[in-house]
Amino acid sequence: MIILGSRSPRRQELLRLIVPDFEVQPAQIDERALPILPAPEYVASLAAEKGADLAKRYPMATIITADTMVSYQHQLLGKPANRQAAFDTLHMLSGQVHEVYTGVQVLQPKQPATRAVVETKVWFWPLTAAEIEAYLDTNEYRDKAGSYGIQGYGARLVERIDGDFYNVVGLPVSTLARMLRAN
Ligand SMILES: Cc1cn([C@H]2C[C@H](O)[C@@H](COP(=O)(O)OP(=O)(O)OP(=O)(O)O)O2)c(=O)[nH]c1=O
Repeated sequence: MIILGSRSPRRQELLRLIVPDFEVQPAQIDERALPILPAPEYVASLAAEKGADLAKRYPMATIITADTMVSYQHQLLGKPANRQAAFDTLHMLSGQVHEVYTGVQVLQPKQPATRAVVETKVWFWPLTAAEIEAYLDTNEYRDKAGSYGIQGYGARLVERIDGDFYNVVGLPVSTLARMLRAN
């Protein structure tokens, strides 16, 4: 049995591209309990924490977990607390390049975990305040690391990327496919 330890509908959709059959069981962890770490280490340890929580409940399963963070000049940008925080984040990212990191882990019974952290660089167009407000009106910023979704209306904020598009959405599909193949 394969379990995706995520409540994110985007991760469920992306995993379906490479795994035909799996169950969804969100992990229950307190993200605030984690120490402040650089983004790559942070997403790796979050993916590990989520996996460890599920392994306690499903010791016989293959467990896939992930976490996504946006990093701008070494500042970690998670989900915005409210619209104002989302505005401030998008204003800061306007005309700049930032990094999106997703940590992904595969845990199998009686085997060491395999883990990867994948980086995608994202260049934003210079955005006017009116453009940012118009984007916030879509409500898409809610529940998204970095306050945008590249797969939706957020596509218009992005000039270009370097790396895996799916990694920005929340799951580095091609890296994960290789991890599963190696297992
Ligand atoms: C930057 C960006 C983030 N995101 C999303 C992906 C993640 O779902 C979310 C980051 O939050 P996460 O904490 O990684 O994941 P989650 O809380 O949604 O789900 P779970 O912890 O149960 O696995 O931001 C997009 O959908 N598009 C984007 O362009």
